[in-house]
Amino acid sequence: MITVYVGAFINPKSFSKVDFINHGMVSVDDQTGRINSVQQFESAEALQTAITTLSTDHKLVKLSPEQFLTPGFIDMHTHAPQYRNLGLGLDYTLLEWLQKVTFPEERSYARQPHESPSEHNARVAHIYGHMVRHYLRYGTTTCCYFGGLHAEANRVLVQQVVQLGQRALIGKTCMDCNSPSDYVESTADSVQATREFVEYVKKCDASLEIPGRVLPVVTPRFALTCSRDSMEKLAEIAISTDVHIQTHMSENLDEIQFSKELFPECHNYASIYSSVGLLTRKTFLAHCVHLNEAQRALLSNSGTAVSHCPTSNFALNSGVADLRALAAAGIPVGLGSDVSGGYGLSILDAMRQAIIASKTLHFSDQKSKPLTVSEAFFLATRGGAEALSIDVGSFEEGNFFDALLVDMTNCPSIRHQHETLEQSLHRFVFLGDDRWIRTVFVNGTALL
Ligand SMILES: Nc1nc2[nH]cnc2c(=O)[nH]1
Ligand SMILES: [Zn+2]
Repeated sequence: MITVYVGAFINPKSFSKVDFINHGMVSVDDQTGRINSVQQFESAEALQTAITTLSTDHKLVKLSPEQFLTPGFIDMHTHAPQYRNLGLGLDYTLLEWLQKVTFPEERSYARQPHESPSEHNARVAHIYGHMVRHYLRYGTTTCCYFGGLHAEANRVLVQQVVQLGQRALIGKTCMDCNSPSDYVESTADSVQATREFVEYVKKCDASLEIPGRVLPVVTPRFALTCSRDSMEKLAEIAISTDVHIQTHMSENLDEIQFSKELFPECHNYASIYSSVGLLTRKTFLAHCVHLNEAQRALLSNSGTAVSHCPTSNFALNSGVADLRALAAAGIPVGLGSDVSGGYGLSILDAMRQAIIASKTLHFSDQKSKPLTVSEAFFLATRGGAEALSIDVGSFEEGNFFDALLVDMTNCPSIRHQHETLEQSLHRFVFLGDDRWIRTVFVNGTALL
């Protein structure tokens, strides 16, 4: 069966270009979940004529004048076992926050002495099920999750994503040094558990009706909590199994200072990861707030991408990443919520914060141009998809239909009579929340 969506849609084309299509037609093959064709018409009449030529076995979905389609949002960086900590601990800065707030919470995903395996499973499934639904409700159709250290809880996360239909990249977090004695593992365990987790996720994905929706990610936490030996071995796993790599880099000045003490042989943070083989075309690094040109060149030359996490960078006082400098260096960039360094799941909010972050740079350097709404929208959609090399993020033939049906009926302002689609996008980005998102599609299936 082919489903044909008819009406207005917004299609990101590049960092500097978004297409606003008033009279469009997007055909989706329900079997593959992929877009068959994308057409645009000069007028409502021309669109109407095209509709009359469709064969009767097509299912037609006509959008109302208050509705438009956008690609689903892509969250390139978040932490599943920090979900319950949303909004907590944000008077701290990074290293103290990790020790006092974050590691204790992540540790609670171990099976407790009083719990049976099924009780533990049910407890974690309750939290992770809530979290995945919450992300979907806010329009995040693709989410890159850091799990925790505990294998069983990480498998539950995979099961929830499989069941609830989100597209996801999921990693088992690794840390084998400079960590609390009750939240650390041996190098051998980091490596073995990563191998097993990659295999587990690949197996779960292969059994999906449309495989390729749930992908494993090799996930060293960051250079401070991972030995050189472990990072080298994790990089080998990623190469030999052809999977993505995610980690953190250059988020906070104290973190950078500590990385210099741990790896005095390396010129800078990026060269630590480069020297252990962790910078690949499938690597994406969270934050990258404090980078110089040499580090940007290392990322760019290795094809490494960056997840920009402005909400977290403000909340933990980390600083402001120069998004434009990253993009100008040819580094693929997208957005991350970084829960719970970030206090919210919404990628709409991440867009707003990315725009505000760029304005703060502009205040101290007039030559640094603020991000536009269209650029922020690109980062949240096609930018993330390109950074992860996945077939989503825009309405193009062959892409999976991961999309949002936005309905402005609940727009809390008085709309102009002849409001343009571009103006509607601006309102959505600055005023929008979950109430504006009527339907969330992944692989052509309506999940909410
Ligand atoms: N924001 C953030 N930065 C980190 N660096 C290492 N671990 C973390 C984490 O959990 N959150
Ligand atoms: Zn993070």
